[in-house]
Amino acid sequence: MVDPQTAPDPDAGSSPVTTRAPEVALLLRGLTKRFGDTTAVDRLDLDVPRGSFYGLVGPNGAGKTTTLSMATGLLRPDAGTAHVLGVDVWDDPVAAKAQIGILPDGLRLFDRLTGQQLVTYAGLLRGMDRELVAGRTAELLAALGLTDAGDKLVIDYSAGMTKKITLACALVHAPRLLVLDEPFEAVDPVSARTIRGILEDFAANGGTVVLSSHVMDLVERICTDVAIIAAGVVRAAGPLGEVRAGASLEDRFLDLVGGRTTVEGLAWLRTSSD
Ligand SMILES: Nc1ncnc2c1ncn2[C@@H]1O[C@H](COP(=O)(O)OP(=O)(O)OP(=O)(O)O)[C@@H](O)[C@H]1O
Repeated sequence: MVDPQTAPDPDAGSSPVTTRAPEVALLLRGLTKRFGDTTAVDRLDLDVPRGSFYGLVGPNGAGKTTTLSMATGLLRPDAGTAHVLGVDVWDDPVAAKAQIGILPDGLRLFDRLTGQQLVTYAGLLRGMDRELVAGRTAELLAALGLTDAGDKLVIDYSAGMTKKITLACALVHAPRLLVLDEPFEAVDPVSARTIRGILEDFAANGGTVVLSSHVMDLVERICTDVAIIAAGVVRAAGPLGEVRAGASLEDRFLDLVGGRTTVEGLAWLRTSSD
């Protein structure tokens, strides 16, 4: 691992960072991505403190998935940099990816494998010892309530089970940074509580969690820090209390994003008009 204390500062050419980097698990500077005429992410800056539980919220199409994909080496930015624990994700993807566990949104899985085989494959791909992988796979399946489904093909899993097995794949190599796109989507309340427990324990022990979610209540309950993103730009970011500024996160979100609309029309939907 590159020592974050001497990691290059993307803002300062080749001079070493002496103050900021050590406490930052994920450092994004000027990240930009265009798809044709659409600027999905626009010179985005973000500092995710080490040990934080960081929530990324924003309306549909705000650029959350695109940002997380660029931050984790899945999508090459048009401009800007991403550093994970001081390692430049795009200059040294192998070292950076060794630190990261990713739960991507909508990425194809090798779903003709069983759940147990899929997690094993993820561990072996990370260069882990077969015996260690076997032990951790069994523990992860048990923790996520998937032991009985371990021999079932992933293609036959429900959406929630698929989410959980993908999370197991993200955890098996004991990463230092977890980047999770909508980790609680389609997950039942019991499993959500289990996942939350695993993630809180991870963060309490020095790991860092970055997650995107549309569920404001959940972000408010579990995240220490939050960034509100709209149209590819960070509108507010920092400790949850500071971003909320005395209001609920949902109200702050609606104020910043400008999403309050009055529903007019659709009179044909009102059954009382029959
Ligand atoms: N592969 C792609 N090709 C073209 N446009 C894309 C592509 N991926 C994303 N976009 C566009 O980039 C913008 C940001 O999309 P992105 O998926 O990052 O948003 P999001 O915040 O994750 O949205 P959601 O909350 O709905 O998942 C959108 O306008 C989207 O249409």
